[in-house]
Amino acid sequence: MPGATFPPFPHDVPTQPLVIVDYALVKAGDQAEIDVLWKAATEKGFWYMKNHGVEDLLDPMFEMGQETMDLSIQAKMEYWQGNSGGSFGYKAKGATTVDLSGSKDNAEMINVSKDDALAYPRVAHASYPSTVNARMENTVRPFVEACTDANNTIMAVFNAKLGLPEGTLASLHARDEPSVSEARVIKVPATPGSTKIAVGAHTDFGSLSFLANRLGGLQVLLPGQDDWRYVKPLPGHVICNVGDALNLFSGGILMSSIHRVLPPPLAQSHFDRWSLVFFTRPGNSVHLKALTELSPLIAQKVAETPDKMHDAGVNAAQWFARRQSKWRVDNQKGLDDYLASRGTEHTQTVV
Ligand SMILES: O=C(O)CCC(=O)C(=O)O
Ligand SMILES: [Fe+2]
Repeated sequence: MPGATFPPFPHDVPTQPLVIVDYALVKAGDQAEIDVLWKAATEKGFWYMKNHGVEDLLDPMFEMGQETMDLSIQAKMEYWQGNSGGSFGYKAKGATTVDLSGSKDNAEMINVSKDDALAYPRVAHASYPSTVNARMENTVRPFVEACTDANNTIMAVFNAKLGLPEGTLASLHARDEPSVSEARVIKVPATPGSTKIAVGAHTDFGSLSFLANRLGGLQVLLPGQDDWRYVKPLPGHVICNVGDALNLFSGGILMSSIHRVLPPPLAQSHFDRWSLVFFTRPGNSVHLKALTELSPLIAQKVAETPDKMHDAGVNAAQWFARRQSKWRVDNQKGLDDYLASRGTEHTQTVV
């Protein structure tokens, strides 16, 4: 699959344009580019990014994912994530629901903890299939390091724009504090002509997501929109989005937007869909609430939006485990469980 050629993304499906942020310029402190990033993060919560420094690590990560998915189901299930809120390891198709009527997902995935990748061969949280271990030091760890750098650079920009004391967001995402930050490879097997949802509508749980797509299928429902639109994959670019933790820390200034995955559109639906994500999430012990005491801007936003939830009442680890466990078919008893799994934003529309 790496290096494979696919039919082009079709012209005649509803597509959401997103701005392209030049990461190299952001990193160099270019104010105009920082303003482009800030506008995207606060208005849409999604943007493309180029010159991100992870280009050479994407194919090896996809290869790791393919080698892993090619293992037998028994070999993969030895590393099953379980139903109790854990996320590291393997998830088979059909373990989660994608809609209120209980339809099941069509996405197989392997998640590798950032802490495990950095600590390897020491085990911080979990062990992984041989196909992951074989590439842990030469592929997974460099990928995790590069994505962490990129996400930390973006968070430093947000920190300044939010008027937070220097280093605040960095300290909430400290490298050495255990977290549920992770790398993920997803396979959605080809289902020619199908438009059945493969990954249900959700907002991301963590702070920042860094996503590489080759085929279409990702759809967004941005604020103020009432129709789902595809995000067209652009060669050489990644797609970045804000998650619920940054939405909460910022009192809602940073936008965590709803998205889902459908099979790739039209001619692309004849191919397996592979995607690759790195999720930066806060340290496990970090309390998830608006940082009102640290920023007048955040305090003002919170005062203006009293109906919004500004304190999750739990730390990042508890928040994540609750959301993750409610995704599971086995844990969904009704509407409340379904909604609790989906996200902080616009929950009334995530059905
Ligand atoms: O596969 C994709 O394009 C998106 C996956 C996603 O939204 C997720 O894993 O949270
Ligand atoms: Fe997501």
